[in-house]
Amino acid sequence: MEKTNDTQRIHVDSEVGRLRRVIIHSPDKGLGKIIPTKAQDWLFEDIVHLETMRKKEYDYYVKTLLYFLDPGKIKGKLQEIDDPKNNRAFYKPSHPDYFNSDKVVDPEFLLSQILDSKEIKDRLVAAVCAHERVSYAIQTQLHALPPSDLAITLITGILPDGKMIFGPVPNFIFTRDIGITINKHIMLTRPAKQARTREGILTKFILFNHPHFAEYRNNIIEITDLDEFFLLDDEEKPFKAVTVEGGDVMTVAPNHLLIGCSERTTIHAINQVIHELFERNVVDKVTMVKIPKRRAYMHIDTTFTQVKKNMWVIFGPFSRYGKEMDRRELLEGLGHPPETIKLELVQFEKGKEGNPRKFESLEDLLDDISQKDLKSTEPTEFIWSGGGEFPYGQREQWTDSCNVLAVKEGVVIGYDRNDKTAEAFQEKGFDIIRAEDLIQKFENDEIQPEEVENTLILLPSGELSRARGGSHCISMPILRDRIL
Ligand SMILES: NC(=[NH2+])NCCC[C@H](N)C(=O)O
Repeated sequence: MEKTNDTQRIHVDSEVGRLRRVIIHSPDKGLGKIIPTKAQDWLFEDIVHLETMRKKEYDYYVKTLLYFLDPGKIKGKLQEIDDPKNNRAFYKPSHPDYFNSDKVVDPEFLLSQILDSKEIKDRLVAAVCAHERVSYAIQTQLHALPPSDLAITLITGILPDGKMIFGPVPNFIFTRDIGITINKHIMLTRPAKQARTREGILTKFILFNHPHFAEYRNNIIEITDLDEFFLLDDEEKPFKAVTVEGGDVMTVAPNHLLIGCSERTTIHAINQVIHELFERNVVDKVTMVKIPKRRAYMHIDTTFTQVKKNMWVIFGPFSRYGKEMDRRELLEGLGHPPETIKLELVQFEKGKEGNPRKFESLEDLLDDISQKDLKSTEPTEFIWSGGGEFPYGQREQWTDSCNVLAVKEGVVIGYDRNDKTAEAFQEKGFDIIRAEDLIQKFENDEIQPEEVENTLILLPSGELSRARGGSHCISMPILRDRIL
């Protein structure tokens, strides 16, 4: 496998190549301000306990990623980092003791850096204030804030004195959804939900202005509304909307992109993405995976993700296997509507757009990717959410069993509450280890990150899963080693 060199900043051509750089956002204090009546509007299932979410859950994610991507920042310092007297300074982008890695990167930190420029500050404050419809007096107050305070306020909606001036963007922790790296391009997404639109503004400013992305500016792809969309009446608008969120987009192979058509990503967006990617020669194959528009599924990455070139974790009812289970139950014969969900899987190839290829089942598509695109030498295998057993498949899909992040081929991070799915990993020969234990082993030199293989790393998830996104959703990979 070709390694990427240190000067390379952006390149992702698979879901499983060794992860080198990633954008993540630690739960900010905005999450601690959600009140029950707003939880659903802000796309959370419940209010969360911020301190638990950070200290007992998310911080383990950060430490795991640092150990794999930038060990110099963490090794030998574990005790000090987590000493209560340091009050989590290591994890706070605005603190002088912040880990400040260019491999594990927080948009809050990038934001504070670009806000050093007066011109960018003027423009971004104006954009956010217009979007949030705040008064001129507040706009002036924001201008007077130093960059790191301003970055926090633009994300959380909270001024340094504690006053809330607009709502938080609690879903900013799901950095997967803000943009997608496709080879050496980044596609900015276009959130479907009002609660996530400010994330889009902040991300756009970061990507177009931060030096980290300077060489790639011409490679940033923006998806826009249809021409004269604003002239449509309100009834027509929903049918012509252009929205796409990153959880629906997967760079599965150097030549091939998957895109979900879902609650969040529309047909018109997919049409635009295909044209744009083919015109710019970014990939030569795009496959649409159309799933039911339901909160439970939201994006395709809530129903399947990749573990190895030849291995995927998937939600049974979306598969042919699910259909076989239905048949065994004789439900169809008894007149019960099949529980299996029929997906539409349509593949477009550059130059042959008029003649798309259809796949019968999700397994067929994923097998084709594993064998043909990724040239796996082993047969394709599937790990079923909840072991494919009713009702665990459904229960664990809801808490992100199908949503794992590969730090390298065969080493994935998942949530600890999905017991039956973990058993299914074990049956496929995986080691299961709690993130906390693995980090301690790294710290004690009992094992090195490079030696970890075929492992499911379990992240504590009681609070995180209330936000309905897993370790795949809380990551935006920008650099992976090449897969072929
Ligand atoms: N890539 C993902 N599946 N992201 C999950 C996002 C969850 C978030 N609460 C939302 O509803 O928007």
